[in-house]
Amino acid sequence: MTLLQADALAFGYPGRKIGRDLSLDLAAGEAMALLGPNGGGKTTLLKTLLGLLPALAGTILVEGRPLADLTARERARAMAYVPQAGASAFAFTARAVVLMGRTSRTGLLQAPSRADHAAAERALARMGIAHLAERPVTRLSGGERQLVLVARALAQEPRIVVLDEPTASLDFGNQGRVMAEILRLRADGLGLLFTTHDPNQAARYADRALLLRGGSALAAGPVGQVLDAPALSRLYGAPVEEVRDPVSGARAFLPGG
Ligand SMILES: Nc1ncnc2c1ncn2[C@@H]1O[C@H](COP(=O)(O)OP(=O)(O)OP(=O)(O)O)[C@@H](O)[C@H]1O
Repeated sequence: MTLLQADALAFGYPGRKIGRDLSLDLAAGEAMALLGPNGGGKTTLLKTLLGLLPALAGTILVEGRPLADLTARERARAMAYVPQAGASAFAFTARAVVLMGRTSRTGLLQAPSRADHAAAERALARMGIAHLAERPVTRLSGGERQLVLVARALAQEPRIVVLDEPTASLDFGNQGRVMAEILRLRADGLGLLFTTHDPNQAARYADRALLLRGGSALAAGPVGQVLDAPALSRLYGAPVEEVRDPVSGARAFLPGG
């Protein structure tokens, strides 16, 4: 089942078109990686797909319905967003931030139910941050804040999760924890769309990749077909080397070369 579909999409900011003629679709139980150079338009595209920025042209369907027809609450039930973890201005506790993931189900002025609290606790535990629950997010490290944002998305219980560089500030162990969670959500039938600067992460955890440069798709398709050294060199405008383990056949990409 197609969860998210964009056709002939143009996206950008008032007076500044960043991308054009972009089409993509995301199925239930599928993970798609969005790769591209800095400033290539990845975040702008994600925000447009989420309805946070208006599309400049084209159509976006969420579970077959035009995005523009969905209420804010319907959007929030369908799609969760894990933005890049910046500094937080408000000293909410980690638990309170994760509970905010439930507002599309409870309503802003309603007290969270027992089920909402249980969902928040489950999400904190899944990300291994139950011990941080009472800490203000202003006093967490960038990586810890990132885990809180992933937990907030899990608590939301959406059908689609959109993640902007979900592992950018995470240590090696937590990178594995977040990516394992992504695989679990995919196995649960959710659709996952994430940006990454690491082609190895895309190759390992995504089914399909979209290579975005200058707002246009250079290539899109199954990771085994789309990700190779020539395509990545073209994408980044820099040499990329592909190495292969002679025994296992596993491949890895290295910058430079
Ligand atoms: N609010 C804004 N108004 C106008 N232009 C913007 C705005 N935000 C970003 N841009 C521009 O849009 C272009 C695409 O930016 P975007 O953040 O989507 O790229 P990205 O691929 O996510 O980059 P990175 O990998 O560095 O995070 C850039 O040229 C950027 O300067």
